[in-house]
Amino acid sequence: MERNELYPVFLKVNNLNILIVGGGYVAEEKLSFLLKSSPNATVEMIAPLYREGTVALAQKHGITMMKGKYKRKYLKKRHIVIATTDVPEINEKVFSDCRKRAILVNVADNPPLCDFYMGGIVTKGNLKLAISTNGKSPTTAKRLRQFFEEIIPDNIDDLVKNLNSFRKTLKGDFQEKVETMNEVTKGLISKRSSHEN
Ligand SMILES: C[C@@]1(CC(=O)O)C2=NC(=C\c3[nH]c(c(CCC(=O)O)c3CC(=O)O)Cc3[nH]c(c(CC(=O)O)c3CCC(=O)O)/C=C3\N/C(=C\2)[C@@H](CCC(=O)O)[C@]3(C)CC(=O)O)/[C@H]1CCC(=O)O
Ligand SMILES: NC(=O)c1ccc[n+]([C@@H]2O[C@H](COP(=O)([O-])OP(=O)(O)OC[C@H]3O[C@@H](n4cnc5c(N)ncnc54)[C@H](O)[C@@H]3O)[C@@H](O)[C@H]2O)c1
Repeated sequence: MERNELYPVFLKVNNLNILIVGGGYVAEEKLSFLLKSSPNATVEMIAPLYREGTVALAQKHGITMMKGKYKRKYLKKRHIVIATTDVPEINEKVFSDCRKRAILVNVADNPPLCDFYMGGIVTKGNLKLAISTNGKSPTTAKRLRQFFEEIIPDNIDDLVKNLNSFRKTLKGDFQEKVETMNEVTKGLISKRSSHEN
């Protein structure tokens, strides 16, 4: 069986500088999922023209929309760039410019030109789940996101917060804490595999 070898990370996007190139439908879709998960993400956009929906969303979240064609200078101080233009050559240029500068780049909907993929994301309080199909089926990622949004109870966050408070009451060294935390939570998992706590 093929295996997804991507490594998921949970980025503090309010500390990072993100640039979206383009301001059309695809830009709006990528921006809306980014902001749904991370409403305080630091994002700037560059495009000659912005569609109405993109403008409304960007304004609501205080996102700067710069007006103009993409130029290399816009990459200055960026950590992450998402290219969404309708001009393949521009998207390819953004990709290669970013590569030269070791900036992480995603050309939306274009797997070969992505250092990372955007995922399906479920957020319940402090809990976050990220879903990827290895770029094979965004529709599956979306359906799974909807499935988990529905079946994971909203009060799962109570469990997270209670265990966080409980851990703070524990005395002892790190190893003793690990053991206690595993002991009190083992009932959550009915069947334990031989190599996992
Ligand atoms: C998860 C999600 C996150 C987000 O967008 O933030 C996301 N795409 C979403 C929706 C979606 N996108 C498209 C459709 C129509 C389906 C169809 O046409 O088949 C739908 C479904 C719908 O809208 O119903 C079009 C599309 N997308 C890609 C291709 C190219 C290809 O498949 O080869 C094409 C065809 C373009 C064309 O034919 O021209 C590629 C990518 N899309 C990814 C992410 C990355 C892989 C993630 C993974 O590993 O699974 C990857 C590789 C790169 C990237 O863009 O990061 C978001 C759902 C969020 C949610 O609902 O929660
Ligand atoms: N709309 C969709 O749902 C969809 C789905 C899959 C793939 N695509 C593909 O994705 C691409 C983008 O689609 P879209 O619907 O967002 O197009 P769009 O026309 O809505 O938006 C294109 C954006 O790119 C900007 N742009 C053009 N040249 C630029 C430049 N030199 N520098 C910066 N920005 C520039 C435009 O100003 C505009 O804001 C297209 O190639 C399309 O075929 C679209």
